[in-house]
Amino acid sequence: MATTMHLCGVKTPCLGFSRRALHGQPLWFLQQLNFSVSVASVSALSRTMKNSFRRGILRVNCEGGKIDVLERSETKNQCYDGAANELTCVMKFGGSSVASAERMREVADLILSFPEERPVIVLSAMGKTTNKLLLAGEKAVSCGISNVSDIDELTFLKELHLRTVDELGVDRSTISTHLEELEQLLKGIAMMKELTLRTKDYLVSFGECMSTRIFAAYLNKIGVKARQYDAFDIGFITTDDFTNADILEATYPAVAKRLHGDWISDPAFPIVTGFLGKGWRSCAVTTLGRGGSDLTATTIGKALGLREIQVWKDVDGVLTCDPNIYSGAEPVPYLTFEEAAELAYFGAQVLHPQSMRPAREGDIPVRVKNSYNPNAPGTLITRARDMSKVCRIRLFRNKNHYCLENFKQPKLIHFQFQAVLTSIVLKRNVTMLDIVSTRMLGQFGFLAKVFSIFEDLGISVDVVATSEVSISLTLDPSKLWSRELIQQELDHVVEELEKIAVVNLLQHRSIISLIGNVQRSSLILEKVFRVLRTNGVNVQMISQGASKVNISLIVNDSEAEQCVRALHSTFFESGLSELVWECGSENGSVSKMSMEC
Ligand SMILES: Nc1ncnc2c1ncn2[C@@H]1O[C@H](COP(=O)(O)OP(=O)(O)O)[C@@H](O)[C@H]1O
Ligand SMILES: N[C@@H](CC(=O)OP(=O)(O)O)C(=O)O
Repeated sequence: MATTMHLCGVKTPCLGFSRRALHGQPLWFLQQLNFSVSVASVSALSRTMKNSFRRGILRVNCEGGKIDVLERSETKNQCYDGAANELTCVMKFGGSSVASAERMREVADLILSFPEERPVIVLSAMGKTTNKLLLAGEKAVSCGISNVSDIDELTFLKELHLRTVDELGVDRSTISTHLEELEQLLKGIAMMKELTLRTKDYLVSFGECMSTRIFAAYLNKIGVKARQYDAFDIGFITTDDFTNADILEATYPAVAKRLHGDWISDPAFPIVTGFLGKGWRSCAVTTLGRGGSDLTATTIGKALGLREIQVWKDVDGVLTCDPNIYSGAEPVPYLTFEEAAELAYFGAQVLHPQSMRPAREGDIPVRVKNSYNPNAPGTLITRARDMSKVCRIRLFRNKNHYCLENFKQPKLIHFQFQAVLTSIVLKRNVTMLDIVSTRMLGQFGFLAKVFSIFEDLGISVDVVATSEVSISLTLDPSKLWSRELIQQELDHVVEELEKIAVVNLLQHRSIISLIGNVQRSSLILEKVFRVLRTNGVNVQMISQGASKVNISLIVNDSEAEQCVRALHSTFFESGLSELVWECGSENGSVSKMSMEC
């Protein structure tokens, strides 16, 4: 009978599984199971399923026209039980989402397309404004005061912001003071002939200060009540580490008090500058590191205990790898906070490395969405990714076949797709140190001595592999040191280490991080080494962190992109995943099986 969904794959390995498997999509699984159904009906099946997914029910049309309803179970939206008129979520829009007047209009429409939400809106600077401001600052250092007005980047930024206010029909006075002050600041830099980290932060703050003012004015113009906030004025208290400041605990109650208080007394959508804070000692403007608006968003989410934090990007969510390395990268539907944090820390530009911390502490789901393609489901980041909830199907057993029809013994089967990997991340230009003790085996305290040197020099280490007498580790100079100091700092580190060890400094290395189910590390490593050997690449160091979601490999910079593409093809395009299923009668014994496929 054609309606039967034969689960022949239960006994025999299935071939040619689609990459959707990796993300635990029931759709994929049923397509695979349904291989006894014709190709035409498989695609009809997928369309029906896709639409049904949105409604929370999975209806399967099989060849014979019979319809079965499968129970769909996925991460449920948590129910917001705050007061009916309280702020509900954070919506953060990055530079690409607010790059022009047209994009700002689209973002406004997007926000208004969620009438049930009362969002706090966090904005980055328009487009590439931050880069342009930094470049303008560097030029100002050497161009002389009289030439500041002619700096190309300043002209560009003035035109961009004035054109945007004009096109949106808001008053130029919204930003004219900021544009004047920006030019004054650049003249000051030209006069001083120096650009300190503190001044850099003040300089780039103009980007967010202007984008939020323009957007708030536009919302008010179209009749949506909005109020602009500079983060440094509403309680974002940070360390004084200019260009890379950390948010201090005092921020949470202060921000909650201000935003909540204003909302209760006079409701208006808060439009908050991303990326910025106020140093607790200096009281000067600080920034949270490049891409820091994500962290602003999650901090607000935690401070107000909101239902969800949405970060709207220019890609369909977190992807299986950097789309600039491989354009076929696919969205990852679910991640845990831990996986997302590793991924961000190890170089995925899509999220700020620290941004998961407040969300994890507040247990607030983060949704990464595409402002250019709002209908794409995006990536949902939560505390746990319960793969067993992916697909639960009531099936009936007929000898060795399972089917949707009632033959004899009912069985409830839980299918889990234990995705082997969720994504591959590349961090370039890292420095590696091979440190070998000059003492004999059996000497204790070697590791402690090495790490105390790093502690004394205030240098943090990324990836480590050790034996009793040797350590290999990587450093990330771009994050830790100002550019001018790199070589000097490195020489100093080596000099200190050479007092106790033989040191080999290796530069231009890349860390390839494999984020996913590290419990399957044997399977992952078997595949990885096969791929790398085929590509003639030697791994120089390997490390599996305690987080259990990351395996890191060190290779030469020059080979890294080729490796990522080859690994992506193996893990995501040939459908490598592990299928685990449990079956048994509803009240009887349960047996568990698994299969690499
Ligand atoms: N694994 C990844 N998933 C998604 N995007 C990635 C990944 N790695 C790098 N990217 C890059 O990150 C960009 C989005 O991050 P970002 O530019 O900071 O967004 P926004 O400015 O909108 O906040 C994407 O356009 C993409 O080029
Ligand atoms: N404008 C800042 C902060 C930021 O978060 O930007 P974006 O969201 O566009 O990555 C930067 O460029 O770093």
